[in-house]
Amino acid sequence: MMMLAKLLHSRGFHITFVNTEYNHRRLLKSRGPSALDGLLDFRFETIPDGLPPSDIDGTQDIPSLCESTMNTCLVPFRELLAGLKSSGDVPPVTCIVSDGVMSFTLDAAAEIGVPEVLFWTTSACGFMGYLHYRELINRGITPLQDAIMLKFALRETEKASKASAIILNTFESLEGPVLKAMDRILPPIYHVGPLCVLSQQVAKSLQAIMGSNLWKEDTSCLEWLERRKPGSVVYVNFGSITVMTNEQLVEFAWGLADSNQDFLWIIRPDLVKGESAVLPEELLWEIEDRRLLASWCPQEKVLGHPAVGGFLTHSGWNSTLESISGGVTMLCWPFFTEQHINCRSSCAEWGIGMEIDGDVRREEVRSLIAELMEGEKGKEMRRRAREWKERTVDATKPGGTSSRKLDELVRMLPTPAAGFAAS
Ligand SMILES: O=c1ccn([C@@H]2O[C@H](COP(=O)(O)OP(=O)(O)O[C@H]3O[C@H](CO)[C@@H](O)[C@H](O)[C@H]3O)[C@@H](O)[C@H]2O)c(=O)[nH]1
Repeated sequence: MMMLAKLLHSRGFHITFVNTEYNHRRLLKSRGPSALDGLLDFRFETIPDGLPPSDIDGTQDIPSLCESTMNTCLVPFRELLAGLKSSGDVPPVTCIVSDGVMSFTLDAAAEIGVPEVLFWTTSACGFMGYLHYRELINRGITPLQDAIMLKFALRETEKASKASAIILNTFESLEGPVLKAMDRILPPIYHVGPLCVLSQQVAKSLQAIMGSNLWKEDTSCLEWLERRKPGSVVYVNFGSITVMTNEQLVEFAWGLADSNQDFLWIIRPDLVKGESAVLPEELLWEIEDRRLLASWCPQEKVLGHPAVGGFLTHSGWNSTLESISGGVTMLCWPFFTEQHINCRSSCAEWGIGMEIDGDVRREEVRSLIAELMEGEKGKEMRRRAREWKERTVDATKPGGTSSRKLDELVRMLPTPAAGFAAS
């Protein structure tokens, strides 16, 4: 969302970026107290998420957060818009660009009479999956294990048809058939991905400020990578929400240790469910020279580093796209949401991934890493990954499919001269 906001800013829009109070505090903690001072024409505002106050430095409980934003956020968002209107020191709001899972903003946009564009940050195929939940229920094949999330996904996706347009972080040659199928059932789709590549069009000075890492980045891993041979390091990161048991963590650790490859492993403070991650002492000794452990890193830079030869990932969409953009092959261990779909696409459609069983075992981790880094299949996957990387460049260069879509989006939005986008 931050990358998209910066792209719109560089096309002349005044931006008001709306965070939840909780995330705003965490951004200030991880990036420093002046990190969100913004610019005169790129400002930050906050609304409460409706959950009880907490100063825990970790990801909130997702079902509780979804229910809370769905039921409580419209009122403070409406008040925020009214406050902006009366403040007089910002241009009038001419468009709302909102996260797809914040569909309460559609009601606010309708009330003040401006268009709203929804940005679904999932893969196109994952979003298409959500759009079919109703059909699964109708056919009686939904197990209904988590009624809150099912209700949430249904409501948010069904409201998507009320938006003026939908933005997706994908590109035509990657997900063409799904995008085509969506054209028939949804408002106009603007596929402007990978945003991590397209946003390189933004001025370097703006790229460098106002980041969105919720934990403090440890940049020493880049120096560590500098001392490693090209393509020799396995990079391990499960994104910002995935949790696992300590037994699973230990299986991954022994699998990595037994693979004899160097590895960089990001272990978030809240990665292990309800406890701290504990790795056996003897294992830590065994791998001492070959590993770097950290709690958060500048992932895009890591995936762009020549030393990285493979990525063990949870198949979150941003991680998948960043891996594709870096030309890096993947071992996929999907956890929830549309990650299973992304994993399937990486493995079966794009030929750049291999899946690890949900019930992870050290032997499988070891043998898949060996195949990925040294086997024939790994070699073929690297060839495909190089091709996909080139396609990300094609899509985002001037005249490329994603660049053209961004141009069209900017033309469709109310004029930048008086424009103002809130996300
Ligand atoms: O040490 C780290 C770890 C992650 N990241 C960044 O954090 C983002 C993680 O995003 P993603 O890979 O999409 O994972 P999640 O945070 O788990 O994403 C959630 O949201 C995605 C859509 O936006 C969905 O695809 C996922 O299923 C859902 O879990 C990426 O941009 C990473 O570069 C870092 O910068 N440093």
